[in-house]
Amino acid sequence: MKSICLVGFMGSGKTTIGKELAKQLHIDFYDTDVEIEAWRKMSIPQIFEKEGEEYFRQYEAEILRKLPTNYAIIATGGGVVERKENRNWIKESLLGVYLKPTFDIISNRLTDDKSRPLWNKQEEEKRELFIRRIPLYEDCVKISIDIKTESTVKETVNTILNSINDLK
Ligand SMILES: Nc1ncnc2c1ncn2[C@@H]1O[C@H](COP(=O)(O)OP(=O)(O)OP(=O)(O)O)[C@@H](O)[C@H]1O
Ligand SMILES: O=C(O)C1=C[C@@H](O)[C@@H](O)[C@H](O)C1
Ligand SMILES: [Mg+2]
Repeated sequence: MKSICLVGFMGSGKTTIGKELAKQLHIDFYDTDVEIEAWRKMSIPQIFEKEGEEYFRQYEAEILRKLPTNYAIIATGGGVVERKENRNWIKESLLGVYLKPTFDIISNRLTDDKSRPLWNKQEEEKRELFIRRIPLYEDCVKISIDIKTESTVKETVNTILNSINDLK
């Protein structure tokens, strides 16, 4: 089984859903954001502030390649798709799954969140980023899951598992 790689905008639920998926499938869970923070011994806001986004993107690309390509769940950072090399890696070596809530669902989830530097921006800029990234996420996945306001974690996990079964 290829590792399942969850992609989607900040707050789409990759970390939350990924942990639950891994629990149900009894396989390991990895989160690129967590791996980067442990490796660099800095929080993401510190990396953005001290070193800048380009360095963060380099760490992200390196980490992604080191994670297991089989029998694992990988939650990525929302911007992993910014690099074409990462999109190609997800397409070729992993099973990409896109979690796709609307911008308004995300806004409701991430009110006052300070742990995501790119969410700490004006509304217009965040909406633009959300729209610009849609085709990038779509480019690297086999499965897209529409997330509704009322979608529970359990329901979303089941939808993902059913969609994977349908691929076979
Ligand atoms: N039904 C739901 N499914 C997933 N997450 C939810 C749901 N309802 C609320 N949340 C909340 O949304 C917030 C963002 O979720 P999470 O951190 O999993 O997103 P993410 O996609 O990993 O974001 P990032 O790209 O920044 O790492 C969390 O506080 C989580 O508890
Ligand atoms: O959408 C993004 O570019 C980001 C999302 C987060 O998961 C982190 O990877 C970081 O805050 C950048
Ligand atoms: Mg996350």
